[in-house]
Amino acid sequence: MSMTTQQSGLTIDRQLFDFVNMQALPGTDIEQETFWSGFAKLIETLSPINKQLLFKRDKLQSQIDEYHKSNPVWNGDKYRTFLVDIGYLVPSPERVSIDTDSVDPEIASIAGPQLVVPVSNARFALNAANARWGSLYDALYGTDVLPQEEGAEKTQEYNPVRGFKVMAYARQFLDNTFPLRNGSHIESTHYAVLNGQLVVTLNDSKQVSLLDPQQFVGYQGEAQNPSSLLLKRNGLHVEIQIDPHHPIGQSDKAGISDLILESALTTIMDCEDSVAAVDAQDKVGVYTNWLGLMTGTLKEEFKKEDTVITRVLNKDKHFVMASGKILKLKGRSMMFVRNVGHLMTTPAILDQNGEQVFEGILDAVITSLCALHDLKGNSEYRNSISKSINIVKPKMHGPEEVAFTSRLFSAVEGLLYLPNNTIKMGIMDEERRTSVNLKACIEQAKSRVVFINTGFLDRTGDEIHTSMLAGPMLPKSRIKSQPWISAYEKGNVEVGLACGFSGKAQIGKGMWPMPDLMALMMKQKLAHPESGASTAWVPSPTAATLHAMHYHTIDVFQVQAAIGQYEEAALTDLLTPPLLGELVLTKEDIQAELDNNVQGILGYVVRWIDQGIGCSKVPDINHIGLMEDRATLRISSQHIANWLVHGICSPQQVKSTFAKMAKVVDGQNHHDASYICMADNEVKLNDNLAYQAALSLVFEGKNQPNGYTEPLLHSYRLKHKAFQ
Ligand SMILES: CC(=O)SCCNC(=O)CCNC(=O)[C@H](O)C(C)(C)COP(=O)(O)OP(=O)(O)OC[C@H]1O[C@@H](n2cnc3c(N)ncnc32)[C@H](O)[C@@H]1OP(=O)(O)O
Ligand SMILES: O=CC(=O)O
Ligand SMILES: [Mg+2]
Repeated sequence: MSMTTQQSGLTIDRQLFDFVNMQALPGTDIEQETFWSGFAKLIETLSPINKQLLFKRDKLQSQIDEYHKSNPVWNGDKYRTFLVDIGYLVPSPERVSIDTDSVDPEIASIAGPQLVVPVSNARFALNAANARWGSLYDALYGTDVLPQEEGAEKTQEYNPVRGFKVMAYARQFLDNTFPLRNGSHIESTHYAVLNGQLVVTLNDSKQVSLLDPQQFVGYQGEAQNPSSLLLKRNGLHVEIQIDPHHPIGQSDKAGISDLILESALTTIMDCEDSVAAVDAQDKVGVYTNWLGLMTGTLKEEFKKEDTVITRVLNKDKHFVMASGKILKLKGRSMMFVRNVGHLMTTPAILDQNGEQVFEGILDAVITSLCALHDLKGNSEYRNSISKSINIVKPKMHGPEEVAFTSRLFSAVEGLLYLPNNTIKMGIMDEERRTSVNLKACIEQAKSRVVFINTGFLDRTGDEIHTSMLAGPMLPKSRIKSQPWISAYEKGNVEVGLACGFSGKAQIGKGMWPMPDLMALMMKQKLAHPESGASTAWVPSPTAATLHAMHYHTIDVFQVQAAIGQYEEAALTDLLTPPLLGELVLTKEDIQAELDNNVQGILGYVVRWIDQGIGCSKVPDINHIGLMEDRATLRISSQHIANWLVHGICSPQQVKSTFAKMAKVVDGQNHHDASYICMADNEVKLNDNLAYQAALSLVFEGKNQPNGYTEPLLHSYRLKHKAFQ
């Protein structure tokens, strides 16, 4: 620990202490003395319970390991009975009906994309907050949604041929989303507002209105020649921007220069799996950005293509409505904050016994304290219009852990003088013990819960770890198509609906982890709203704008109304691990799987340990850039650990794959001046901390708590920082 201070029996890192006293507390009407003594009490009361919960996780895992050792042949019924006996599977409550109060409309009643961003990166975080509105033209021009056909390539200089394809796509979108009574937007030459209605002039000079005139909401500029028109479908807005003098508008018959789509309705400011925060210094960095978002003062200056850009939060938007009244729309995404889970402790504060405090407890207190500025109106902007603090809690195992989070939030409300249930809970359904007991979990947070979300990446990691000794797992790509995952995804929606989520709380789906494959995303992610999910995760603002189109196509609330009851039979599938079984893998299959996993592990870990970057785009062996974070690392490392346990590959084979792939990863990073090569020579390679961390994640993977990567990542990153 660096410089510390003693307060109320706690030993607090000076940077954190100063941040709280000088930046977070002022403006909240809470005295320093009261805060620190209340915080100390909270730690004293809750830490032993947190410890007990972790002890139970370990106990259950060792019982499951023992079961598999004594029952090498899979027997679903016996296994299920065993899980009931050890208290892993608990009775499902008959009826649960959530009654969460003061839920923000972006969560409760509008369906749309959810963006996730590492809050440690101010440039990205501001960009994400501003991603409530995104340019469809930019999203189409810059991605593979439009193929790079000859002549229509994406070029540095604006390519008008590609530009025309963008315009054509956008006109088609308008036709599909806001059809005209007669004719098509493709033929439009002028848009105007007459008597409070949108009137579109077509090529043949005919004037037509919208098939559903209610879709027109408002405009900016002159009614006869508006600069912007606001339309709405399924609760989501689209702005048609018109500027005949704009370089793009000039080449459009109606002067349309862009379509701005309401995109990231909500954003998760992530303190967890996409950030690398291992000590007080890092935690203060993360909290400073979150505080800046809540006070509206966060600002980032950076250089892009020789231009200095200053990024701040966007202001609200104003339109004249048909009635002549002014409509104000939020310029920013509604921000959640994701805290860390219950596992890790932090050196930022030592408790009364000199032990590190649980990081999840620290996060709950400090991120809520920062959000208090939003509730108190200390910002020019408003994040939660319902005066709630929306916290996403990841990696909880079962109902007791949800109950503990609720208790923690209650204690934080006491500390910050907030009304009960001000702090809302987003439950990540991403650990197996939560999926199989989901209804009971929701019951424990029935007055706080604002979302359930299938974090299928962590969930896959936990699937592998929990059944580590049941047998070797299928290759990673095949795990995705096994019955357990469809039972999990479907069950999550059905249980959420059975608990009354529709119109009250989000049912969310997981991340699109291939940030460059937007055409594929457009094909596949439609399935999320089609399945009844009111939101789904996207990795970037561009992806948010594109995915938003899916929610115009599908009315999620209508889909939800038609979804049936959760079927108990699905539990059998949910409990059946994705084992290799009779499938025989060739030597080549095995090596390809190892190459792919090791490349991903090394590519991610080297940036985590050496540069403190918690989320990276790393190419797989087919050169597709994949979003890697701690959850994807958990899958890859647990997968190899599992194959080692069952002799599918040998330790030597794994080691030589690592050595081979270190060179590949070095090559992939050659453009990065701050990158430290791992594989210049063998001695250097074995001394390299990032390389050692990557090896440990695999070779010690079997014994990591629930297969998590945090303990090893933190420990190696701290070693790296100590050398700097
Ligand atoms: C399992 C889970 O827990 S998933 C949740 C955790 N994962 C995440 O949060 C993913 C967040 N996404 C990211 O961090 C990034 O998109 C990555 C790492 C995947 C790719 O990053 P890069 O390679 O830098 O992206 P790329 O070069 O294509 O784009 C960078 C631009 O996009 C923006 N951008 C990219 N991702 C985001 C984002 N999530 N939010 C806001 N802006 C973003 C950047 O601000 C930058 O634009 P700028 O130059 O105007 O600032
Ligand atoms: O947090 C998300 C996940 O998939 O894990
Ligand atoms: Mg996760």
